[in-house]
Formats: sequence, structure tokens, C-alpha cells
Amino acid sequence: MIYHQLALNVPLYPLLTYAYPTTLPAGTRVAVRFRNRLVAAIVWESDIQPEIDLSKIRPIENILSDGWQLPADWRALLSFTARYYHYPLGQAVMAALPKGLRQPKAVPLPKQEHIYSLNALGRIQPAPPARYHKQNALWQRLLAAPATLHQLKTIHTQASQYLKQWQQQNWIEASHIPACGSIPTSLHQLNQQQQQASAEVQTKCGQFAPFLLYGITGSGKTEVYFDIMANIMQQGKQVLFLLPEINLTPQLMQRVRQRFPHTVTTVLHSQTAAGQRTTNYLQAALGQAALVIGTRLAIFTPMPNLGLIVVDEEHDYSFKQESELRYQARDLAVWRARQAACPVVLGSATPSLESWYKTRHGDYQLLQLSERAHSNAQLPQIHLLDIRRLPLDNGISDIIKQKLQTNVARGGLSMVYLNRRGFAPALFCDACGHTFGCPNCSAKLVLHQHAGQLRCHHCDFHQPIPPSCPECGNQDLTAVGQGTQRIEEYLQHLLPSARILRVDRDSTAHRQDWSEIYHTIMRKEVDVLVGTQMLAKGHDFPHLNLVVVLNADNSLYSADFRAPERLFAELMQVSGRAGRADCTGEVWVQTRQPEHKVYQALAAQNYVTFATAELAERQELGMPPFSYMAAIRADAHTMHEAQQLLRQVQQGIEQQHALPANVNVFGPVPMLMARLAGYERAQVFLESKNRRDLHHSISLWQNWLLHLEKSNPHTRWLIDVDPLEM
Ligand SMILES: Nc1ncnc2c1ncn2[C@@H]1O[C@H](COP(=O)(O)OP(=O)(O)OP(=O)(O)O)[C@@H](O)[C@H]1O
Ligand SMILES: [Zn+2]
Repeated sequence: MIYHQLALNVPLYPLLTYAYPTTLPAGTRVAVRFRNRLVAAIVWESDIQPEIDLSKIRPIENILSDGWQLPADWRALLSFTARYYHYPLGQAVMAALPKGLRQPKAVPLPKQEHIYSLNALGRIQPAPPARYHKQNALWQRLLAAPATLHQLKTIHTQASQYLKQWQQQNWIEASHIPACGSIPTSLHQLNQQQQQASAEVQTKCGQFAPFLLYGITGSGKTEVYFDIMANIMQQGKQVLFLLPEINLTPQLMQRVRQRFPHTVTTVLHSQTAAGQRTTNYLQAALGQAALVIGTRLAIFTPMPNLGLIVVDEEHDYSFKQESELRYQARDLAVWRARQAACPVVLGSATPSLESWYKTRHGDYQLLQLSERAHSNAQLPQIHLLDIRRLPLDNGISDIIKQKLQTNVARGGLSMVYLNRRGFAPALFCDACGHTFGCPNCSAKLVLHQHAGQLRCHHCDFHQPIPPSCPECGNQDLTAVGQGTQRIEEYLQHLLPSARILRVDRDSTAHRQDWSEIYHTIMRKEVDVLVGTQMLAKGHDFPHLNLVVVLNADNSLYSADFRAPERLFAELMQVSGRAGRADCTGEVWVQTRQPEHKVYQALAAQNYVTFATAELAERQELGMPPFSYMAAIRADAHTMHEAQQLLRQVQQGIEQQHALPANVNVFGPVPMLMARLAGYERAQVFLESKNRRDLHHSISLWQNWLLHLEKSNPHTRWLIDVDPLEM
């Protein structure tokens, strides 16, 4: 018997050993029994010397004959990921696979599409008579250029039948479609800064080189990525293009299709149907697709000819996975680029302070686009409107009302941005002051008027709107504050002739919705957009000329040290939607704290000043990126229980004197949002300037947690390396 170490989906840190009569190559998918269930596993190492009793080792049931193995560089990526994020390797491996490959069933490889052309003999044949016009059209199409079955079927639904006939006559040749066909030239002539940025990256083709493309909103970053991508793909290499969850818009996909019409492109994101995702994953893994576009999970796609990674909107929080395997895809992108010896381009108008800091130290090369790309476009004017002494009507001041009225009358497109969906963020009893909180979370229930519900935005709790106050019986309950639905309703009343469209998670439950919304906007069938985050990033609506920001002040009171950075990025992004083409843009921000540093930097539209000041503050406080952090979290039904487990570990480690001296420990403290979905959440922060020592202490904590978890059966724990949640 030969012994193999296998990765399977179990919450155990060591890999499990199974036996097979012959040596299986690493990366092979197999089926094994675990607790009497047949599950899939990946061979991680072969020919090992087991340290356990040989009689206890179970056999590998069968080999899943995929005709393909998970490659060595992919395995190295997963080994690194599991080690760095202190997560069980088997679970990390399974999390990185699409569902089809997580099951103990062989998966057929995707068929490579064929492209058909007339050969020399075919070309001298007479065309089918013109009266069979569809058949004739097919023939003419093939005479003109090679075509895929898909293309031919759009000419004649029975194309395959004729193709078969003509193939039998030996007039037609079929060949595999190339991953990257011809790439037409761009519609845009790149400006000088764009050209320079693209050229810099191209000179580093074939070697590891990390870049930060810092380009203001509307500066044409996408065109720069496309230019580099075209060049790399024409050399026969593959490109991985990562973008935030929210940015996978129909608009971006349309731009990709336009620019790369003959490139086999595969899309991987959480909404791709499971079967399709497996196919797409394999197309990338087999090198059939030259371009892979996806959200964070696409970072784990095997790509044999990887030649470039792009991370668009690199500052976006959605690159960090906040459950189970808590990885940061942007950071893994840099690791992967090093492994594949290729350039990686991180792009943003408001780079994360981590990435910006790295350009200061020469770790990343900085590329800049300082002007808007469209020849007539200018940055919008940003006005801070102090509302401390202004009367508000549904949260909106007279000045803003007038701005909106005038813009609607002029036929402009306005956007009203607020980061609150629902009707009102809280319901309040005027008589006794009672408010409605979520029983499971430390959060207020949000009023959803149309649905007749109070809903929690953090868990799935909801209840009908109560007719009266449960404390005092008062029937006069007040909706406090504004959500998108309420603003939408109010604007309909204020601007009766305007066509108003609300865009938030409630209005775009399905992907289809987004596509429709986008086309409605582009056809100029909307006068005012009301919406949240979903409207903030990445969109290019050329006629949008007025942006109004409501209720942004809330974020200023957060205790999270990253809150200012996040708010600044969010507001810069929102503002950046205005005035991107021929019309000039105006942005109005209502605030009660116009003197706050975030708003001052926003009004000046100066990322660099903001980043410099923020970094100075972080340095003084020893916060990331000047130190490395990890959070050890515990969740239990009571805060006491949650903190108790963390204290026990802390005491154990103290008694051993095992903690490196340069690692600081803070806590245990409750998380900022202490209660979530029925769990009280506590955490300890480990912080150090030395990454190796930090990871050493995480391992100490981990070992103790594993040791103590049996005596604390009701407490769950997890490790979050480089945490973003506080
Ligand atoms: N060289 C160019 N000449 C003319 N127009 C251009 C050029 N490059 C880009 N554009 C146009 O300018 C607009 C903004 O470009 P793009 O969307 O690529 O910017 P971006 O930097 O990615 O924007 P953001 O970060 O704000 O989403 C687009 O409409 C694009 O077609
Ligand atoms: Zn809740």
C-alpha cells in the first residue's frame, strides 16, 4: 500500500492519510469515506510515511477520472493561503474549488469550441443556389471568414446539419478556437499619461512587478488595463481581471465584449450558476480561456499561462472575504503575481492606505493619471453645505431642492446618494421613547414601509410594523430619519414631472434588474437616481451632472480607525460619477460638520493630502500599515462566555511566557457590533511590527484555542488576519 495525504473538507488542521495500491500524482481528485460519507478529496502528497497505526488507515475508494489534475502552483497558492490565514488546509482547498469539483463525481472537461473554415477544395465549389437563401448565406459567411457554430447558428438554425454535410464532402475544416483571437484596436487613442502607464507595465512583462495605478475618477484606468491586457494576451498569455462584487455591471461586460470580441472570456463570481462556474473554472485551468474576469473568489482559478493580474478598485472591501476562509484577494493577487513572475496592476482613484504606503517605500511602482480622459470632461465642483442652521424637509434643504428642480427642468440627470436603504432607519414612540431593536443583533430595525415590515439589515429577522408601541400602547409611532424609499417618495412629490429611479439592494434583487436599470439610464429615461453604494462605483453615465449626498455624517462617529478612509473613498467615488463627459458636474454634500478632515479633503479633491495626513496619524498610533494585526474572535450566547474563552487562552500563554516581546495584545473587548445574529462577539487584537512574530503568536493562540474548545463547547472561535472588521 502507498500512503497519501489528502485535503478534504473537514475542520481539522492536519491533512488526513489514506491508502491506495499505487502512487497517485499530487493534485488528483479522489473519493474517500469520511464518517461514513463518500466525499471528494485532493491528493496533496504521495508516498508518505504515516505516523499513525497503519491498520487505522482507510483506503481511497476511487479516483475521479477528470483527465486533469490540480496543478502544483495552485497547490502552493492554497498551502500559502491556509498557512497565512491560519485556516485548515483541507477546508481552504475545498473553498477554492467550484461546487462541481467539491463533489465525489468525475467532471467531464469542457469541450473546446471549434471554428470552421472552407478549405482550398471548398473554395472552388459553387455556392448553394441563391433561392436557398439561408444555405447560401451560410456559405457566404464561411467564404468571408472562419466562424464558430454559435455564429453560424445565428444565420441558419440548422447550420450544424449543413456543416456536417460539407465536412463529409471534405470542403470544411474545423480547428480549435484560439483562446485569444484577433484584438481590434481601441476606439480611444490613449492620452500620454495612459500610454505611459501602459508602457511601464508592458516593459515588465514576464517578471514579477507590482504597480499601483492611481488615476482620478474618469481618468480612463479601464482603458489602460485593456491596453495592457491586449498586449499580454496577444503574446499567448492569460489575464486575470478582478473587480469588486458590485462592479460586475452590464456596462463593464459590454466594454469587455466590445474590446475583446474574439477572446475566450470566462466570468467567475458568486452569482454564476454552479454548473457554469465549474465549466468556466476548467476553461481557465485548461488554458482555453485567455481572459478570466471575476470577483474575489476568482483569485483561486488555476491559470497555466498567467501573464497579468489586474485588481480594479483595489481599495474595495469586497476583496476581503468575511466568513470562513477570511482571505484578502488583493493581497493574494500580489503573491500570485510573484509566483507566476508577472506584473500585477492594482488600480483606484482612492487607493487603500496599505497600497499607497507601499508606493512610498518602493514596494509598488506608482503610475498616475491626473486628468479626466474624455477630452471635455473636468472634475466636478464639490460644495459642502452646512445644514446646522437650515430647515430640512425630509432631510433635504431648500438649496438642494432648488438644485434638483433646476436640473430636472434643464433636462439633466441627477443622483441623490444616501447609504441607507429602506424607508427609515428607525421607528420611534413619541410618548415613551421606545425604539425597535433587532432581538438578534445590536442594531435598530429598519422600517420598510411598502413591505409593511420592520427588518434587520444584519440578520434575516423581520416583523410586521406594529400598530402601537409595545411599551406604552401609544399608536403614534414616528419614522425617524431617511432611507432611499422615503427619499424616493418625497422626491416624487417635490418633482412631480421627473422620472425617478431608485437603485439599491431591494430594487435590484436580480442581476437582470441591473441590466434593465442600466439601459434605462443610458436611454435617458431617468431624471433622478436615488440610491446607495450600488450607484457609487465604477459607473460611467456621461450625462450625469448633479450629485447630492445626504446623511454621510453618520460614518464620522464610528470608532473604527478606518472609518475616515472608507468614507473619503466612498464620497470621492460618488462625486466622481458627475461630469464625466461633455457636461460639467456639480456635487453637493449636506453635512453638520463641514470642517471635518474628510469633508475638507473631499472639497479639495485631494487624495494625496488626505492619505499623507491619515498615514501620519496611523504612524503615531502604530496602526496598520505601520504594524500588522490579527483578530482572534469568540462568539457565544453571552458576552461573558465569549470573553472567558479568550481570557483562558491569554492566561495560558502568559503562564508559559511564550509570547514574543514585540507582540502587543489588546482585549478581550466586544466587537463594535457586539451582537450579531444571536451571538455576542468578543475579540482580542494581536499587533506587531514584525510579521513573523505576529504569525508565531497567532499559532500559539490557535493551539490553545484548539486545546480549550472542548471545555467551551458553546463558544465558536475564528482567526482574522489583517482584519478590516473591528
Ligand atoms: N484616451 C481616451 N480618450 C477619450 N475618452 C476616453 C479615453 N480613455 C477613456 N475614455 C473615456 O473616459 C471615460 C472614463 O473612462 P474609464 O471608465 O476608463 O475611467 P476610470 O478611470 O476607470 O473611471 P472610475 O475610476 O471613475 O470608474 C469613459 O467614458 C471612457 O470611454
Ligand atoms: Zn438582526
